[in-house]
Amino acid sequence: MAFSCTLSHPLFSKIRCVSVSASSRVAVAMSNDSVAMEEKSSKLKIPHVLSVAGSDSGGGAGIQADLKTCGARGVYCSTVITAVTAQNTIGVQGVNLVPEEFVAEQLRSVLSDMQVDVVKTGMLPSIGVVKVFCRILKEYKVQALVVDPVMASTSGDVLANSSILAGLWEELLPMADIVTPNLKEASALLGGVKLTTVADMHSAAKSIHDFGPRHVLVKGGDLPASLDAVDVLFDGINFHEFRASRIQTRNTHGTGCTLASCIAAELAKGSPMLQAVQVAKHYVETALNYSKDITIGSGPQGPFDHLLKLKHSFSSSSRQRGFSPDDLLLYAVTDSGMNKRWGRSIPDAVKAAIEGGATIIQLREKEADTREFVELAKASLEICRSHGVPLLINDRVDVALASDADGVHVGQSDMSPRVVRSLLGPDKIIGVSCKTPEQALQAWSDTADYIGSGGVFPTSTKANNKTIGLDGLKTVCLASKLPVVAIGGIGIGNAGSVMEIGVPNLKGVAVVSALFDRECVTTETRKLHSVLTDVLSTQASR
Ligand SMILES: Nc1ncnc2c1ncn2[C@@H]1O[C@H](COP(=O)(O)OP(=O)(O)OP(=O)(O)O)[C@@H](O)[C@H]1O
Ligand SMILES: Cc1ncc(CO)c(N)n1
Ligand SMILES: [Mg+2]
Repeated sequence: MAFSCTLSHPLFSKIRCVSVSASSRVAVAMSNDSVAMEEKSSKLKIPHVLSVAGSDSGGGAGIQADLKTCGARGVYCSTVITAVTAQNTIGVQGVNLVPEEFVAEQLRSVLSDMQVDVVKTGMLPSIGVVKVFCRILKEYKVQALVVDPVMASTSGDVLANSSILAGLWEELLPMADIVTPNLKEASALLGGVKLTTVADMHSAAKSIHDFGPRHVLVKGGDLPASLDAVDVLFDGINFHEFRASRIQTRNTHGTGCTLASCIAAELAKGSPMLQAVQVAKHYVETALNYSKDITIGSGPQGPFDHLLKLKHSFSSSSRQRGFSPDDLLLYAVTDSGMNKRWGRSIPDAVKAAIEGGATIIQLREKEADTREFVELAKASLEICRSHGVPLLINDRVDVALASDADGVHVGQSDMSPRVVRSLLGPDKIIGVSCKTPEQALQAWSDTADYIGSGGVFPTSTKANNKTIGLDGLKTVCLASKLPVVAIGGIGIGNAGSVMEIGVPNLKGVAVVSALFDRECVTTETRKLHSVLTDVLSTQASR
């Protein structure tokens, strides 16, 4: 017996039904015992999101965005397909609805068998699907429900008819822990009210909250003439604004789906709502920033790469694992003059620092000629690789490329980090020296991985270096979207005071003479390492 349905609503000119005949369906019988055994035997519970959404053939939104986002956030994602769309960077060419009965069957297949923590809805294309979804969800216990009230694609094409609004109001929104309308969707939910300012977003969030969702997040990706990308969250009592710099890019297709599925992923991992939204906002911003130069499709609205940052941290060409901000804890910067004075080679100095607990090494050789610098880098890299410690080269991108070092650290007058990124690729580590908040934001925009900020205290290691002090360091850290390592005149006596300025993204200290202008590098490094780890454990116990 074949299912088929016709939709007369004029909005559905492109929408056709997909027919699912009983014979074409392959019944997959799985004995409950084997499933039960499988679940009992496995101890590891992975956070689980069920995405109930439409398929986006272009791969940038809908189900595809949800799967990639959950993957990027380390969460398992199962799927219920509500529609299959033919769409690309130009728009939506066609939509085939999955019959309500088959949406119900997919829902039961997943919810009856798997421990779903959070359900996220995207495209629910008809009032019938909304009703089926609400009825079945009530039969199962999940932690949270995230509703992204998809009504139109970024290209403006309709993905759900206006009758769905009634379904949202009456049935779905009262069940939602959070609903995430964009400006058009918020306006539609409120009968077409104009929303053009942040203040309008506040009142819209409050009005939509009256329909019953516990939280409302009105997304401002399309806020006209706004320098920032602002979202407004209302929890029934307080408003919270989430601001990100507006990334100048055509690659914003699927940002809303991604934000909602990232919120669902963070909730599934146990985060409270406010933190989940914060993490999701940062994830979208980071993914957009990393993707702004990619080109997929010829239309006005391109997709972005949800996994670019992830690829960067699981590179095969350099170290076993990618960069982690924790690598910045004890950052040893070599100095050939000092090491010559103490009669040790650079590789010896590198080995001694690593044995003392250095977590990252930077070769800073202003005098060495290129051939010598490449040889030093290769010898040092062998030592670093054997200990799993990243090796960065100061300024010299050519030496980093020739030696396959793990990355480069550049100053404000060196090659732009964005050009360095284009030469080294997404797998390598790029650090930038920054004295001001503006420089810190620019470094993030240029896809750097961390910033070095200082000089914190006066230092003889670097001539004419303006010191910024602990206050200046704190100002830069608070503005930075990247992890920070402090540098300049830091040693055993003041490293504790640096780490205790109380900013979470200050991840460590970079030192030169405190290690290398001393008789025993390993001993000095050990002493500094214990100062730093004592500070970290005290902070962790607070
Ligand atoms: N150019 C941009 N730069 C930074 N953040 C952006 C940009 N565009 C959108 N965002 C952010 O992306 C998230 C999604 O908002 P948006 O208004 O794009 O949702 P949407 O229209 O539902 O997206 P889509 O329908 O394409 O999935 C919000 O956090 C928003 O602030
Ligand atoms: C299938 C699907 N869901 C959601 C969106 C929102 O952009 C889209 N474009 N396509
Ligand atoms: Mg959307």
